[in-house]
Amino acid sequence: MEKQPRLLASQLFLKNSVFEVLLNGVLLTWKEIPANKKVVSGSIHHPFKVGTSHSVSVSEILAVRELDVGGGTNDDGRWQKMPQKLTEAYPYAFTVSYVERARQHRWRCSDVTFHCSDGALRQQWIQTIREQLTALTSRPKHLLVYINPYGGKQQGECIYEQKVAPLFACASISTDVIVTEHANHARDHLKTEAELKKYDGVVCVGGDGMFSEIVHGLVSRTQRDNGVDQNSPEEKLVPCSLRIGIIPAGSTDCICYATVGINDPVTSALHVIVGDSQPMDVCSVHHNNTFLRYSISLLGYGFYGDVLADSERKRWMGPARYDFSGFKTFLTHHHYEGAVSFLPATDILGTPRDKTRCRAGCFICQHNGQLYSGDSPDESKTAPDVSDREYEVGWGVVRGKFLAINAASMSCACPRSPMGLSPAAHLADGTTDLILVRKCSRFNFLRHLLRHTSKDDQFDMTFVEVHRVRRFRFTPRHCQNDSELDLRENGKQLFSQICRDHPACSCSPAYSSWNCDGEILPHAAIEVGVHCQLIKLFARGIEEQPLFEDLANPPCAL
Ligand SMILES: Nc1ncnc2c1ncn2[C@@H]1O[C@H](COP(=O)(O)OP(=O)(O)OP(=O)(O)O)[C@@H](O)[C@H]1O
Ligand SMILES: CCCCCCCCCCCCC/C=C/[C@@H](O)[C@H](CO)NC(=O)CCCCC
Ligand SMILES: [Ca+2]
Repeated sequence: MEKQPRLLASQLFLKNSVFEVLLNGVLLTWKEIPANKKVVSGSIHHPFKVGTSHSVSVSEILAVRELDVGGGTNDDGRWQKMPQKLTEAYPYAFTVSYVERARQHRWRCSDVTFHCSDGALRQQWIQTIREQLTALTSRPKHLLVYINPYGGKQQGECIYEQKVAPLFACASISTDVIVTEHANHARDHLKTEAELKKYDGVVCVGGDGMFSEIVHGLVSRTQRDNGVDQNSPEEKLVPCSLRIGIIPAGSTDCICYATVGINDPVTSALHVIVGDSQPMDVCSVHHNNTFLRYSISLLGYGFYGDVLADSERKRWMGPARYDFSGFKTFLTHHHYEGAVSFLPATDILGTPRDKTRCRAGCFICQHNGQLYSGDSPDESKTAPDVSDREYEVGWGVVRGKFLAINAASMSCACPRSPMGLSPAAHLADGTTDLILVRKCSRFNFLRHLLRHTSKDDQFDMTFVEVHRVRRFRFTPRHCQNDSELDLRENGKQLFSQICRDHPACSCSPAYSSWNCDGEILPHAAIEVGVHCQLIKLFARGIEEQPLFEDLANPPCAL
């Protein structure tokens, strides 16, 4: 039989007032007792003064600790200044650390200290709160942490030591920390060496590229342990059991931003501590039956591929490299020819033009997740060869000249674009939004780009179309033979050939490259499938904002 949570109610002192403090297994509530009703005296109160009430969900309590009133410090060694009168009359105190919501989805750690005159009563409170915290089985106890010291503004180690490690310590989470020494260090360690059984989760300190390393390490390890061949595009992949936490310290931080609502290290650390869980879709990318990479946020050919290719040469600029290369790529205005075939997700809830957004506890993700969790991403239909099976049942084909071909498996919201590339995309619905931007004037393309920074609909333009799909395939026009096409070699050769043939023309190169979550793919011809809810993050999705933000955690009038 399940143990009933213990109910505890006492009158305790807090900041010179008496509070009725209640713990019921779900909530910890403290409510000021109006002075005329107090059974204990100690402070001056107007009898009709309105008291305040606070509630904290037990699931959002980080820790409780004894406060050594006499010594003036708590067991963290932090100095506590208390009124002498209170110290003398109520020498037994304990501090509860809990999550408090601040502006723009930020979470902060707050402390509240209660005082009482009885040591046994204090022990009872501490013990009961600890029991209730121990009963929260989704909380991690032991974490493996990878820090990229070179991500973003190169602040990874400092952010972890100063902002995150103290919070993990406060919540009694133990960690094994690895500061990476080279690119793919974390991926390869996870793939082959890490003793994963020891941990309840993996945390990365860095940007989207670092997160991608963790995903590749964990997904590959899970497939290998389960005998699944990643090279087969039709294979159903086995979901990873360990959750991943992201402490943002990168340049774009779009995964963190779109799953938490802000790129803030303290907020992310608190989501890890409370043991949140957010499933996420992962796209597998193949070329000619060979596995290339996984993508969680953006797969972009044309504009975003070119921005990335250019910006990689300017890493020394830090996050500003994307603005510089973005502007330069916009001016070059290259378009690329090819054919996109795709399998629309027809049986699901939601469309890319919806006004509703994927938020914490998203019903659409739950519904579509159940629909897709049992079957393989291909739905037993293989991708048609666009050259001769154009009208394959269920598949659509679009040919033409494109400025950009983007697949957003989630909104891709980030500080640059708070609504994202596809504002109505879902984190865990088993689909990706395929956005095709056809060749148009620079002016129109600029209008389209600018709409990513406002609430205007970037898809409401004649040269843009968007499809919610389960699979897609891209074949560049100049690709004679998919298996032969290697961008690094053939693409460059072909481009230089075209430009030699037409020296005065401002023609576009034959190939762009795919930007796969910030990594360049070596092939232009790719096949993509969405794997519904393959991984889980220590996050809960973006919480709905309260109507009036200032009242996010209001003191209720009694
Ligand atoms: N010790 C290291 N030395 C060099 N490169 C590293 C090291 N550790 C990780 N990396 C690589 O650095 C790349 C960039 O890291 P990261 O994603 O953390 O920052 P970013 O690129 O600035 O941010 P974003 O990906 O959000 O744009 C990653 O692809 C990762 O593989
Ligand atoms: C003239 C004003 C134009 C404003 C246009 C703003 C549009 C911004 C959309 C941003 C979409 C970001 C998608 C995220 C991609 C990440 O997986 C990847 C790795 O971090 N970042 C980039 O490729 C970095 C890509 C940076 C692109 C600018
Ligand atoms: Ca999705």
